[in-house]
Amino acid sequence: MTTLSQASCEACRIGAPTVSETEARELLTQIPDWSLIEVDGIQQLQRQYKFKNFVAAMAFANELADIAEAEGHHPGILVEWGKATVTWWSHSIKGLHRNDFVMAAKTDSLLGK
Ligand SMILES: C[C@H](O)[C@H](O)[C@H]1CNC2=NC(N)=NC(=O)C2=N1
Repeated sequence: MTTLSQASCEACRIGAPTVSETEARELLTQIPDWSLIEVDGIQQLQRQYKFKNFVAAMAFANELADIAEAEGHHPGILVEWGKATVTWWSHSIKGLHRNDFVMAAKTDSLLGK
């Protein structure tokens, strides 16, 4: 089985289906540190990472920006002193696509966890 973190994002156009509840639960088992949240009726994946200071959190955010650009899929990132909160969802379909799970796994891989 290809691990999520090694997969690439596939084209996700307006009208593509969001992942089913069953599929979301199955994919979540591969990224157990992420939470499924709902914001304004939109399902999202969220995880908070801890760092030693603001600069380290910013460096992580910049590395994440690079992989987001490479994949053409972009997260919400909130950088604060000693932490970064990352949120993934697919704007084009107002919900979760498999791409979001792939990107969450890649985000974990940045830190080797
Ligand atoms: C034109 C461009 O590829 C799209 O707007 C991309 C950019 N990055 C994106 N990122 C996310 N998270 N969702 C999207 O729907 C999305 N769309």
